[in-house]
Amino acid sequence: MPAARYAAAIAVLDAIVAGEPAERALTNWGRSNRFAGSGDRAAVRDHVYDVLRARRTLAALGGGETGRALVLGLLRRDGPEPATVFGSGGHAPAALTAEDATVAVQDLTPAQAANLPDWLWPVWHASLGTDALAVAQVLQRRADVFLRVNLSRGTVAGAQASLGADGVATQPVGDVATALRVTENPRRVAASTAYRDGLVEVQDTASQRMIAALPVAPGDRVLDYCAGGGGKALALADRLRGPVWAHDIDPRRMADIVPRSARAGVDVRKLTTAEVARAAPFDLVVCDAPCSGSGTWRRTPDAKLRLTPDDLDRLTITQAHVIAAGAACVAPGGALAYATCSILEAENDAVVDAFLAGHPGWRRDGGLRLLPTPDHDGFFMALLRAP
Ligand SMILES: C[S@@+](CC[C@H](N)C(=O)[O-])C[C@H]1O[C@@H](n2cnc3c(N)ncnc32)[C@H](O)[C@@H]1O
Repeated sequence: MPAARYAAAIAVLDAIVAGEPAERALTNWGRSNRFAGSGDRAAVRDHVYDVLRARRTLAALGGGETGRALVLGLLRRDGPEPATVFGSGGHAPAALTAEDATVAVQDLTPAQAANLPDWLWPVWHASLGTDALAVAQVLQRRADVFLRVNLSRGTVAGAQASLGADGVATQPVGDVATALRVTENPRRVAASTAYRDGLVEVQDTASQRMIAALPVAPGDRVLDYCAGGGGKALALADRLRGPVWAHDIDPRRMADIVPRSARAGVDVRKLTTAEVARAAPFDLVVCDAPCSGSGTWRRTPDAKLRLTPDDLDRLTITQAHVIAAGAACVAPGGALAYATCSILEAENDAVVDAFLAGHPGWRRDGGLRLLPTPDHDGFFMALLRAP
């Protein structure tokens, strides 16, 4: 019954507000409500995450930071009419009272409506101008799961058939040749044969578009300077059909690269920081810099509420370091791709412009700029050409 699902979401949200991690609160609820069917569990989970993605906005709309106020805010934003849920009998939440605030969408401050901390709204607005509120609202909505088909292992049609046999329905994404959108059972991907055999990886279409836009030709020497878990390095190695070198300042983050590339049948070779200097120069260096992740905040709902001005300052200092260190590894006439999954000016154009101002002879040679939409996360990439 729909109203009972909202009541369950209120109980789970109360636990989260009290400090419990979201997944644990949902598991505990599931354990103490063993009668709940899979439809109920999925609906409660969706309500909880719908709230967490817009927590500040919904707290303002519902009049507080309790599970009840947050769900009231959710209903005020998305419907159905709160009075049809609260006090509707059975296991429904208790009826609305005079104490329940009557806040309307138009009463919110811009930062509340955007679900951003107060300090971030002016920074956000300066970066996004007239799109600022609409983009912030896109980030309050659920994001689809996208897969990258690893063409070193098979075809898009083959991947769809294999996933389908495991109950995972997918659709190709028009203009991204390697991408599939998961339309049913995303939680079954990790156990699927296609995933276990390296035929698909979970990767947003923004990253896949970036890989497709890189200027590489067979035989090029390519370095992923901030390789992390290797998402981009694996995709690049698949596109190149040749080796890609991977480096990260924190080698522990690359722990999975070797098993992942073996599974995918691609050639990714790890380098330590000392080894990078000896292996340089490269025709292309990719710097997928650490960033606020502001283009992906649909997937990490509380990150935007935790980000501080000091965090942003520290990130831009690291970004300036990373772009310069990556550039030092580029061969004469070669390319540097500076990328972030942020849509904040300070982490993107400002970093690139400062680099160009301090490195005569380098020039900008295109790139990619994506605002988040239902089809992809937000993303930024600047291609720079070495003298
Ligand atoms: C956005 S993540 C990389 C994600 C990865 N490219 C992928 O597609 O899965 C950024 C990475 O940069 C690394 N990093 C931070 N500072 C660095 C530095 N000064 N030099 C190299 N890597 C750095 C971090 O450890 C982190 O793994």
